[in-house]
Amino acid sequence: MRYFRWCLVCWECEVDSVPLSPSDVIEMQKICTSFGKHQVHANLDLSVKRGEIFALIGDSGSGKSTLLREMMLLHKPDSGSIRVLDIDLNSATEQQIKELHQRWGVMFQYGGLFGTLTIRANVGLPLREHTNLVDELINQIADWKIKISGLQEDAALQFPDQLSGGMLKRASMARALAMDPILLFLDEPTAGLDPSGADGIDKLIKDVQAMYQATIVMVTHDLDLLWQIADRVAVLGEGKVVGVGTMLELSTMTHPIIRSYFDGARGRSAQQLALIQRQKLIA
Ligand SMILES: Nc1ncnc2c1ncn2[C@@H]1O[C@H](COP(=O)(O)OP(=O)(O)OP(=O)(O)O)[C@@H](O)[C@H]1O
Repeated sequence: MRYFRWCLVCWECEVDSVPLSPSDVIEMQKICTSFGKHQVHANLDLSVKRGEIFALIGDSGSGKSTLLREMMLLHKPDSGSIRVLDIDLNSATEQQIKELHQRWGVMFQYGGLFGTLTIRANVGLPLREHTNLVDELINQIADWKIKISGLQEDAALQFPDQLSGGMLKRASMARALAMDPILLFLDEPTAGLDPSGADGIDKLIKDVQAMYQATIVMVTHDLDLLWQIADRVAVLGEGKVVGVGTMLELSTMTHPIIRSYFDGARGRSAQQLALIQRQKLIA
């Protein structure tokens, strides 16, 4: 199956034609990861379907960030196979790795922006690295990405240390969108934000998913975010995925690690809020 996209700058030129499997964008099989004697993943299997917002949750130290890093070629597991966008990461050629970096975008937990560059220059970096576009066009694209990420125009000329936490997340999203990704990795997108800032990021992720029809994989501890926007959630524990499904499906599962997300006070109030919001939508 081939997947065609159109350039979001001019809407005329075809920028990509990517072979994709009909459903799975990421497939991980029998992943084993250890740091010294400490085994983090023990024969872990996981798959992410095309177009879904997929979340990884689990206790601190359960290996969520490491798994995300493995999907992004930032860490190699000890064994197991990983396919991303139909490319086997174990045997990927340099050219395939380059193509993967052009097709995915990453929003790092702490923004990952260069402090000495303006937001516009930070957002333009992937375009400078992966395309031959002239500076003027790169700046125009960067300004457009900054705008659709919900920042004011003047943020383009500011430096990262001049932005609030929520604005930094948006700037990081703008950079992740620079190359019109079909796959987005988000590491703790709402961490450190107050409730209204977190709400804005929820909406931004949903809007981006709708606009780009992208597959989104995120690591989060934010229960409200999970209820609001995740299509499916995988719970990591004991080195494996102990449960996967919608939040509603997970809420009926009995594994103690899964229960800990629903039985505590925070879990119950996030679930109640989600149900109230759903009822309002139906009414
Ligand atoms: N580079 C490393 N060297 C040694 N140990 C590491 C390294 N990276 C991760 N670990 C260990 O692997 C385990 C899993 O780490 P990881 O960051 O993936 O967990 P996590 O589920 O994302 O945790 P958190 O929710 O606290 O961010 C932890 O025990 C961590 O200390």
